[in-house]
Amino acid sequence: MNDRELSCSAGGQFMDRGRMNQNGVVQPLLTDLYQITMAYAYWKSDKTDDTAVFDLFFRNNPFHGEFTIFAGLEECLKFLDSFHYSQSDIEYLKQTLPEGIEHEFFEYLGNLTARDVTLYAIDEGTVAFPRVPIIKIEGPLIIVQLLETTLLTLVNYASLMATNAARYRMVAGKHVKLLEFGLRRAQGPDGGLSASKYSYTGGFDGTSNVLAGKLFNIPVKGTHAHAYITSFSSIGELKTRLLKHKQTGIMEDLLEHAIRHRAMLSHLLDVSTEESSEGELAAMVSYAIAFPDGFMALVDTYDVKSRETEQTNTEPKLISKIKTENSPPKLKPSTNGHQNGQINGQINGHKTNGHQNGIAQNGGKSPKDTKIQDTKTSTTTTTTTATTKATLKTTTVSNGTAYLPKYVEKSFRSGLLNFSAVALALNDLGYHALGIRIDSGDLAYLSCLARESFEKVAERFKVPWFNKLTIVASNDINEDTILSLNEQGHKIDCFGIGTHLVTCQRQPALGCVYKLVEINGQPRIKLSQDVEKVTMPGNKNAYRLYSADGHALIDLLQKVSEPPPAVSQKVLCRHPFQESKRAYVIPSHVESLYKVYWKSGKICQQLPTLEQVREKVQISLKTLRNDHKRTLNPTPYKVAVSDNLYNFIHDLWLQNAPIGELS
Ligand SMILES: Nc1ncnc2c1ncn2[C@@H]1O[C@H](COP(=O)(O)OP(=O)(O)OP(=O)(O)O)[C@@H](O)[C@H]1O
Ligand SMILES: O=P(O)(O)OC[C@H]1O[C@H](OP(=O)(O)OP(=O)(O)O)[C@H](O)[C@@H]1O
Ligand SMILES: O=C(O)c1cccnc1
Ligand SMILES: [Mg+2]
Repeated sequence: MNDRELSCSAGGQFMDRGRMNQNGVVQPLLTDLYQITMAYAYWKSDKTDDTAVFDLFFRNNPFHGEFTIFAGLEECLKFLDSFHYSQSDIEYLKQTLPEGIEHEFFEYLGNLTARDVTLYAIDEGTVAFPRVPIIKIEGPLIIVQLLETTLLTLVNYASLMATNAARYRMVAGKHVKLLEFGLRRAQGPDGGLSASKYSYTGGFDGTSNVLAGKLFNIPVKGTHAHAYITSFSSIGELKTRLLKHKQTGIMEDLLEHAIRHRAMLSHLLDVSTEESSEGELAAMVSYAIAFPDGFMALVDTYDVKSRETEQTNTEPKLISKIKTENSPPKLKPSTNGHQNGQINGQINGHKTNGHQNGIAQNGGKSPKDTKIQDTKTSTTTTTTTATTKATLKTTTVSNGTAYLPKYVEKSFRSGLLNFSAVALALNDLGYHALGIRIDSGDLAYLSCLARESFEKVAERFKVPWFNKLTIVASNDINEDTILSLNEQGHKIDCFGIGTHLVTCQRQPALGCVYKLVEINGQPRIKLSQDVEKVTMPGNKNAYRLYSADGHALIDLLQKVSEPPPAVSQKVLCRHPFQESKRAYVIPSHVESLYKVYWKSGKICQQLPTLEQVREKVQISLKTLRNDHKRTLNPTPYKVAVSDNLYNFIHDLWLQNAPIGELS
């Protein structure tokens, strides 16, 4: 696919660098109150000169996976760069903090900056693992404490989102386009913007979020909504039918071309012109006139249905269902999953080609949907649990091809007929359509049906480019849906994904924490009954050891005082808490994971562009063995400590663990 792949796309040439510098909501007061009350108590107890080291890390990988993509670093650095309480912040704190706070504390706060802080981090876009700090931050205790919540909020969702997106990319494969469509469903405006940005980092190709496009220079893409189709009910509503021929410049009647082609296509696509909607045709013609070089149409608006599924022997009685933007809330999907008992939201005022519009499907009855063996036709009807939201009924014939009840096929053919007619009309005038979007029904089956139809049209009308039309699918898609579609076989070129992606429905938070590990050169350990929650004390360095085939073998934490592991030299790697779990590793390559990103009030590394971080994600993922990346029961990646650090942790643990008394 090229730049024309979706109807509307724009570059980021309008990016406002000034405003890009810092998301306005990210400021020192974007924190928990307790950070500021602690700061006062530290200040009161004369801890202003104490120096601390904090580790920012997560304990578990999200989405039942065994890897996480680290994202959000650039925003953390921008936050440090601008860290300063304004006069109005100080005024607000004076009113808000408990009475009796000494005036000098506010003066102290008013002069604070992050100049004396040093921040080490692994590169943004790198795969990261539990317990290995992704950020290590040293500096005056009060300041590094004050940074906690904001740094966590900048890293947690960003990394979760980038990881989620990277997982979608992995299951979709590298040739399928992935578009983020989630703004409307995101956790508020800032959640929506972050989702667009970090889903791009994780491997999506673009977003429908226009502001994200402008701010982050992300490709903006989109099709159109059902409202556009349903806003037309007859061809009489077309204000103009004329379009300039691309080469000759002569105005021609696009509708006339479309109607002529529709009559010819009707037989080829096995759908009568009476079965397709005139309003839909009018809408498509008008859209094509608006975007002759970017015609991409939604083809599932009108569901033309038989009264029952094709298992009934009665002649199909056609009932069309109009999908509207403001339909009443769906009834909870029945196990059958297909519109049973749904009453359409727009019953009145829409007449198309003699269809009866908006009548309840199946009279509200739910066909039996457990496994049915039809001995006569040797078909098996199964219920596929497609997503958390819904189940979908498909029928499998003996040759293994899935097909849907006739009504769905008919409905879809109506959209396909109108689309193909308009696309051929455009072709007459020198333009190439882009493709279709399917937003309901069995996406595997319907995409195959669409591709097959396009191939027929390509051959019959000698338009080879019809074979290459883009098929976009949307509708509550998640990682499992894509896996399932892959198993079934489909012809989808592009997924538009919203809700599941941006809300990270499968795991809504990453759980990064920020723990004090050293103060004034003294290690600190936080003990817990839960061994998972015991912190790794002291100032540490992290290394990634690689095998000869280039795969990452293990991450190793050491005390900063230890020499780094060396290539081809045996290093003892120990499980941090289980004494018997240890292994010698002879690395072929050693990567020191931390770089100093912020020191003496300055960002110390050339920051990569979003594009470069996006590339880094894919490069970093390639270093992981496939068994760590697979969706089902992935192998945990090993995180170890050096022998020295192991002994240090366990000595400190014993020193700090109270000795009980039995009586
Ligand atoms: N072939 C398939 N395999 C697995 N899941 C699928 C397949 N096709 C679609 N799905 C998923 O099944 C669900 C179908 O949703 P739903 O029951 O709401 O049907 P629908 O077609 O959207 O109905 P409606 O038109 O009434 O909204 C969606 O989550 C979709 O992503
Ligand atoms: O399904 P998602 O992954 O969240 O992707 C975004 C959805 O947003 C639009 O739906 P719309 O807001 O029109 O609602 P509807 O399709 O549920 O009716 C679009 O048609 C997609 O289906
Ligand atoms: O452009 C689209 O097709 C789109 C955008 C947002 C949500 N759903 C679809
Ligand atoms: Mg939808």
